[in-house]
Amino acid sequence: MAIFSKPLNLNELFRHHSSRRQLFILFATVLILRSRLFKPFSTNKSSSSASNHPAHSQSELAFDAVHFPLVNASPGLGLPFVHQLRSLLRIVLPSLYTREALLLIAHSTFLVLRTVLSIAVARLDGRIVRDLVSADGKGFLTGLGLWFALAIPSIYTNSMIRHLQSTLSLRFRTRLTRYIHDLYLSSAPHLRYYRVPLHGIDQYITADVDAWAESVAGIYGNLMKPSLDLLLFTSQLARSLGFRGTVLLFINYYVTAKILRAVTPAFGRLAAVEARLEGEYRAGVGRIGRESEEIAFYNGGARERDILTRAYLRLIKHVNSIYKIRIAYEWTEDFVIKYLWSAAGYGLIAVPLLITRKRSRAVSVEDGEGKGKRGRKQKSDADGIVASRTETYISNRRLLLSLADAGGRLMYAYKDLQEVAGLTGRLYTLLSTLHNLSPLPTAFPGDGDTFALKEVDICIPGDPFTSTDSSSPTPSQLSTATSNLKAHIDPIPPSSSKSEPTPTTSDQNSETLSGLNTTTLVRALTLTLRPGMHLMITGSNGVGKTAVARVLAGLWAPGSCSMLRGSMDADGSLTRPTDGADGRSGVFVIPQRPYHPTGSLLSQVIYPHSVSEFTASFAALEELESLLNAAHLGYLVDREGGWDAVKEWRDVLSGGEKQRLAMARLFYHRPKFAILDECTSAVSSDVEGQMYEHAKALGITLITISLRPSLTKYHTHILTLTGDGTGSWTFNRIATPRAHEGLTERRGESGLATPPSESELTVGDGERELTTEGVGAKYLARILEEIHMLEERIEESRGWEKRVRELGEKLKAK
Ligand SMILES: Nc1ncnc2c1ncn2[C@@H]1O[C@H](COP(=O)(O)OP(=O)(O)OP(=O)(O)O)[C@@H](O)[C@H]1O
Repeated sequence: MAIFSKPLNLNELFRHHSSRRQLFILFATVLILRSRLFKPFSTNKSSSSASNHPAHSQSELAFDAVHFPLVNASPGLGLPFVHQLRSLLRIVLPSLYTREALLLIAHSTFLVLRTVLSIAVARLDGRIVRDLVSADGKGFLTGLGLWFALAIPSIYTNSMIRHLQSTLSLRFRTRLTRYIHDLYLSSAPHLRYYRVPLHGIDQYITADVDAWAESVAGIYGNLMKPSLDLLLFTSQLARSLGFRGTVLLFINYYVTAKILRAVTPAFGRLAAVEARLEGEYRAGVGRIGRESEEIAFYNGGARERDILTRAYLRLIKHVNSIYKIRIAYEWTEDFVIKYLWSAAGYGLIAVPLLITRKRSRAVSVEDGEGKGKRGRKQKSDADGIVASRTETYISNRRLLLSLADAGGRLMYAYKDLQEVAGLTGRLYTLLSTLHNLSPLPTAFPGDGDTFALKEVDICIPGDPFTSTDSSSPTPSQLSTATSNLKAHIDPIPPSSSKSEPTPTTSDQNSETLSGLNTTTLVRALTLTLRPGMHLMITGSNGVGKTAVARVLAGLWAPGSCSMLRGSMDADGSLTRPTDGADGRSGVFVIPQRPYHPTGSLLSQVIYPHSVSEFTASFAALEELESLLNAAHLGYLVDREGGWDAVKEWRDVLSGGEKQRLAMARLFYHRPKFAILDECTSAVSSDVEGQMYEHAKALGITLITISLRPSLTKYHTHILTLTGDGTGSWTFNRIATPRAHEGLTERRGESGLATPPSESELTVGDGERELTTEGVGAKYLARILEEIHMLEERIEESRGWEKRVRELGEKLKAK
């Protein structure tokens, strides 16, 4: 019965009290995890309403900018990486009182538990074999029972580690995505989504954020678990191996790390390049989806396939090369970790065993064989020694195998860490670029109802990020760009002289300052528009009409070129109308290309309002129907199956319908001023006219960009961009229909155009009077045409005079 005399119990198994404490922690953690605390995400109603509100205020974002200076976002491991990772971690792990922190603590607890359980399993393994060798049946059965008892927390721990890691990754992704959404789509004055100079931004925001969150959540476990394993397994092994063995073990670690470090490729850089190429390919596919009809009209499928295939092959070539590099690395890694470590392990276990065996043999030889009674006892002691050695061997072997596994995982973690560095570099570039875009100068509100430009230059903002590498701007480019962009808004001392030298050639119209190329399209534009002063902007193609609209709408900085030249008058400024207390927006722009958001027919008309905003505004659908009628689209609701119909509106509507829908959108918003950028070019003239009249009847002041002379009659003023390369312009009042009639009558009487009266030449609020140079180009053309016609008539009359003289002479002669 001696075999049952030493039952194996948990106290014996976990020699330290701390082990029991770990078990207690395990069960406590299980209870905590079953609570609502670690539910991945609440899917209740509040989450949908929360999505309407930014998670970060503008001031919070502005404050965060200090953590994202423009530094070299190198994809390698080093101090910059630590700084960049810390900046990103601040976003995903803002404080210790967050669910993410709790998840991390739980994750860490389970990681520790797994190591503790692994040690327990190794010890138990040794004991089971020992009991087997020493024929201890009870001990063996107890060992088996414990084996199954340990299996339960072990498998639970494993699955919890995976679950917590995925939950953590999802939470990191959500935090970072919401942060980027708030920053990228922040409202004016930054307009980051419009001005960010990064290519393939969709790749950054979607795939890169996802990959980063997954890698960072994984790297914690991948680094912490094997490190912990190494630490605990080594300490356990050190007991059996003694001092010499432990030193040898550390030498083994050192040599291995040296070898692997030498053969590890730059995985970080490779991952960053892969993400960029993936982005380029993705952008190509997206472009074809967006522009499919245009491509189909041109029958450009083959060409697009060529472009897309090239992008794909570039990506695949790179991925393939990574695979090849990996093969060589993995060979070395496998050999070192699996075989070298195991061999070293065997050696380390064998040394103490062999030494002890030699010693015990020597002792037995000395003792001799004829010592009678003690012989049996010695035999039983020898059995005990064998059993004990077996136990030590099995436990150590298991620990060593786990150690080799931990070492392997640590090496993989090093590779993962490099990939995290690559992704961190990309995301840091995105965030620092977004944070360091200088805000557009804010326009003066004035009296809230006036547009006033004073000595404003309209310039094409230079693209400081143009690079042969289409991935992302380099930090130096970003730094230059930022300082240049800052120069746009830095106050510049007022110039003593108001007069600006007028360049005579278009070359002089291009300026380069600190690498920032700008082209001035319009110089010193000065005009004032009050409600009811409907302005038409005209001029030949590419002259800068839309550029003026961009400045008026606040998309481009006004007067930037003047400021760069340092000759901006302190008063040189833009005053824009503000949103009214009645909810009317100050300015609403209808661009050349119709835009259709995803959603129902209703959301097409009310954009950018949401359906909930529409419902909250107490507006009725009948009102919307009348707006559609005014845009000659009354039939649309029935045709498309009601207001809730969701379609790909870009494809469903005709070109003219899209433009009329945009006008219905304008009628719905009823802004104080509307900038219409050739937005009715596909609409018939009669419907176009009726829509213009309706807009005016709604109290909307029109600023129309158009080349259609027929639209002139709906406006009171005309701004003509001459397009002679000097940036000159003319601004004058358009004769009223009555004046037109008078003009026609006077033309009929005299055959000459009547020059504009003094009052006709007075523009805006009368601040500036037009000189002869300021007379509209159209009027000049008319004068020239009439001069030409009269010269022809004079020439003709000379011929008639000559003929009369000839006839008179003939008459006299007879
Ligand atoms: N974002 C930009 N980057 C660089 N150049 C630009 C940019 N936007 C406009 N331009 C250039 O500025 C000039 C004026 O463009 P704009 O769109 O204002 O012309 P437009 O007068 O409206 O022409 P159109 O009648 O053809 O619409 C053009 O030469 C154009 O190439």
